[in-house]
Amino acid sequence: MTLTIPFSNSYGQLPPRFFTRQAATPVAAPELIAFNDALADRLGITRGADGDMARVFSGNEAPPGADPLAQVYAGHQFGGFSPQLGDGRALLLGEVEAPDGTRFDIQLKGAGRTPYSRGGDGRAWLGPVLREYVVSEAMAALGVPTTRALAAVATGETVWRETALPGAVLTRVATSHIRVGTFQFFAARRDLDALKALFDYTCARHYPDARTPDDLLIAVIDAQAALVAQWLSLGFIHGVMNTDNTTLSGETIDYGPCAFVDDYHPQTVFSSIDRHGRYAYDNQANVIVWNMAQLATCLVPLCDDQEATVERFTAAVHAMPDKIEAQRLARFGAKIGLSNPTDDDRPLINDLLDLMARDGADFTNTFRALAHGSARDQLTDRAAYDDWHTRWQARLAAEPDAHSLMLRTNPAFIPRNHRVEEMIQAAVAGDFGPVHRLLQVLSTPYTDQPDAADLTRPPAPHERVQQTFCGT
Ligand SMILES: Nc1ncnc2c1ncn2[C@@H]1O[C@H](COP(=O)(O)OP(=O)(O)OP(=O)(O)O)[C@@H](O)[C@H]1O
Ligand SMILES: [Mg+2]
Repeated sequence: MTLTIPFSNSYGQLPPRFFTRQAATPVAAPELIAFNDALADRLGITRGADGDMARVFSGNEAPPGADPLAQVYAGHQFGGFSPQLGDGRALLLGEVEAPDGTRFDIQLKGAGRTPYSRGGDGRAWLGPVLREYVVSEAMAALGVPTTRALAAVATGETVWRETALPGAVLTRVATSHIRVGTFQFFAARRDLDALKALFDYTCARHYPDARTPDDLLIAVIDAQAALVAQWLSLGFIHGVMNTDNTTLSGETIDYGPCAFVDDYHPQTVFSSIDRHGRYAYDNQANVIVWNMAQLATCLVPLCDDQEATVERFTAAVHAMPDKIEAQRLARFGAKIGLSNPTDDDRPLINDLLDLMARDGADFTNTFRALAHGSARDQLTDRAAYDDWHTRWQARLAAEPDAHSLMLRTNPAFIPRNHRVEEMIQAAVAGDFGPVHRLLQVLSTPYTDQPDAADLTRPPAPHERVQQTFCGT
């Protein structure tokens, strides 16, 4: 069987200033680490021999129909605007139309330098490639909109990140790689023709019912409000919510310094470069609103009456916090077994979170234990828990399906940071067993798996990952 990817490319038909055609830089000794058969099936891709796949997914061989290109974009990074970014180490190999009609980008991340590399080497090392592979696949299994991972290949080359590290390439799949920063690139240049082309392309690809910039803005705001509420409900911290890492599709993208909260504290920050906590757990709802304001700004020139447009867009952005809050209420309500939570249920949810924060309770295990009737064991302030439990039980009397709802919304398994770090260390030493085990267990995160009980254990003090950002 030979690897076949049924390419059907569209981004390359956009005006030339949207991208630079660019071949991948070959690597010394590509070796396949992982290939996602379930995702390949979904995309209509046929698996080939490992050696063929290693050559294609390292960039050493362009498969028939590929049209490799680096996409240009701009972006606010930690609040400061960079007018010129773009794929500095990624290449869009091409797109496929899946059997169900959905269009997907197939992208190589770490495939060598491009005109947008600035000072960078165009490469990725094994650690972040495996982190992105495992965490993005875990997010998909948890039900979160996200880019996916199709393959990981070791390059046989060394990458320098303060020290010598093994290189790798990730093959990423996304419904598109259009970012808020893609709109910002053209808006900053007052390139109205390009903005219009990008607007049309984005609507056609993601929101076929959208007719006007208002429609698109509201559709993206809704998708991002739902996404961020879902992150919050799982204790997920993205870590680098720059506007170039915020998609128009509403998929999670860029798993650089991301992590899941262990002991719950709303101000948790993981990235060592996030010195002021801009992207802390509980600031993510604020940041996404700010990012949507940047998108709104880009869309204004597409409308006629600019003053009236600014007023409408401002209203749309101002409506976003309530949308996030409504989604958050639905998500957290379900986590405590409420099928239709109302404003009256907010104190019940928030009091539990406050108690968990005071107690430093493990976020994932405490919620899972609610479903199993053992949450009391997760907390040290038992008296406070007992008070809460009494109120909760009274409310649950009206919820016959609470148990199954909680089992469906409170995962037993998340990719815990210390396990991800442990997996990376093993892989660097040549043992890929933990990668495959994590992928296997995390593919059904809502199912108790007694054989994998070790993966539910919170980190011991010496295992805690303080900084997950060590150069990607
Ligand atoms: N090693 C590198 N070489 C060249 N460019 C890089 C490198 N690392 C990051 N960049 C570029 O720096 C910018 C910001 O990096 P960031 O970490 O947000 O993205 P990334 O993780 O490379 O990619 P993505 O957002 O596509 O997941 C992007 O334009 C990215 O392409
Ligand atoms: Mg990025």
